[in-house]
Amino acid sequence: MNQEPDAYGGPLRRFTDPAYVPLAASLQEVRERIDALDCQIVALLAERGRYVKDAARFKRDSFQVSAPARQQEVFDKVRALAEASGAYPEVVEAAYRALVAGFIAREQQDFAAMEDVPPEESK
Ligand SMILES: C=C(O[C@@H]1C=C(C(=O)O)C=C[C@H]1O)C(=O)O
Repeated sequence: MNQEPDAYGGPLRRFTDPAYVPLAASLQEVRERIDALDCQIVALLAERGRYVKDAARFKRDSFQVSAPARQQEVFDKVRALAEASGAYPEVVEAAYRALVAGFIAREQQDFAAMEDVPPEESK
């Protein structure tokens, strides 16, 4: 029978590495820490999204919105950052691949709703 874990119970498993230092006293506390981090992550994603929207102002067409070389640069950069900071690189890269795909879809919509800057103003 499948049953959700008891968030308030004590540990049922332990790591065999003697150097492992537990971070929380209960699953409930773990989840509260995760919820607080999600709050910060979503706020940062909102800020990132505003910059992605602004990027559309500097682009000429749909290929430039997609900018595949820049995408690759971002994936390589976040993977390296993950490795350097102890995050799981494959998780970070997969998350960014999904995030950037979503941001590009929104940027494509924003781009389609924009108008060209007249040549005399785009110096
Ligand atoms: C923000 C840009 O537009 C798009 C979104 C990107 C992103 O979310 O990091 C990267 C490249 C583009 O696909 C950009 O060109 O820099």
